[in-house]
Amino acid sequence: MVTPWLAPVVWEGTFNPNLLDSIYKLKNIRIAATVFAVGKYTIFLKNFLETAEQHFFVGFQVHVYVFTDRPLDVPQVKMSAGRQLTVRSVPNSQRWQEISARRMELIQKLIEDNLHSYADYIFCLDVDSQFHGRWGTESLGGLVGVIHPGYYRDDRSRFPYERRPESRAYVAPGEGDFYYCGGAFGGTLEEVHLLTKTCHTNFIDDAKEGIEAAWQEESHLNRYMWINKPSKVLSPEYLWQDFKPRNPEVHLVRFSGVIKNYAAIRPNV
Ligand SMILES: CC(=O)N[C@H]1[C@@H](OP(=O)(O)OP(=O)(O)OC[C@H]2O[C@@H](n3ccc(=O)[nH]c3=O)[C@H](O)[C@@H]2O)O[C@H](CO)[C@H](O)[C@@H]1O
Ligand SMILES: [Mn+2]
Repeated sequence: MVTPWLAPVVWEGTFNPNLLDSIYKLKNIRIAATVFAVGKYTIFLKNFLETAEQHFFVGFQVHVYVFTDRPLDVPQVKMSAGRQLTVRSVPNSQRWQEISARRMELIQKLIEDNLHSYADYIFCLDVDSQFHGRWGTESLGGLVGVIHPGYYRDDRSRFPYERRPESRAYVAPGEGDFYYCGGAFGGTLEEVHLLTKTCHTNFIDDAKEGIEAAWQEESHLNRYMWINKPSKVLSPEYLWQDFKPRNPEVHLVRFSGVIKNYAAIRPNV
């Protein structure tokens, strides 16, 4: 399955994992993953990190970057050889929208701080989630988006894009390819640097004019990926939601958002 611009759409059964792994083993690739756990969201880290050990790029060099305001709450999770974790301190915030959106700026800075010495590819993931199945070399590409599980069966007119033309995240009626997740995206350092920098700048410029896009950085990411088509698109297998029963076309849930009580864990409602 491919998009109209000939990017693969990755579903179970469309690739040979062993063949792909053998190709990328020769290249000695290094993968970075970012995950933010600010305020009470540190409770999600243990399960996220433990399941990543079981399913995320097993057998490859992986460097997980945890961004948190509570470094003492980062659990000790045993990591296999070739895998490591770095904790980066970030300030807290009283608004979840700001915590979520600020990720773009902090990922941009991480890449600028010489990440090239440590990684070739990067994936940026929500912490309130867990791995259930393989997420590996089949997901690699220049710019990689994940189709949101809540909208993949819908017509684009139903996608929750930002619809106010004043916003830099605006997507006009009739435009847009997929509705992509804010909770998982990635690609090469160069592509993700450009994405995060653009989304961050547009978010700030919107804020100066008193406008916040409907789904914060997710809206900006969707605008970005409409203009700059991803070179690989991951199916909703790569970010399902635990509260949703598995649809028949989804043979394998690889990664999913856990069920959470928003009121209990977010700083604001
Ligand atoms: C599955 C998916 O695509 N989820 C997106 C969605 O809602 P979600 O409901 O999944 O958002 P969320 O509450 O998980 O927040 C996004 C992420 O921000 C971090 N965080 C948030 C609040 C907080 O107090 N502390 C903290 O660390 C944490 O890494 C979390 O995973 O919409 C958000 C934008 O509004 C983001 O685009 C999310 O990625
Ligand atoms: Mn989430």
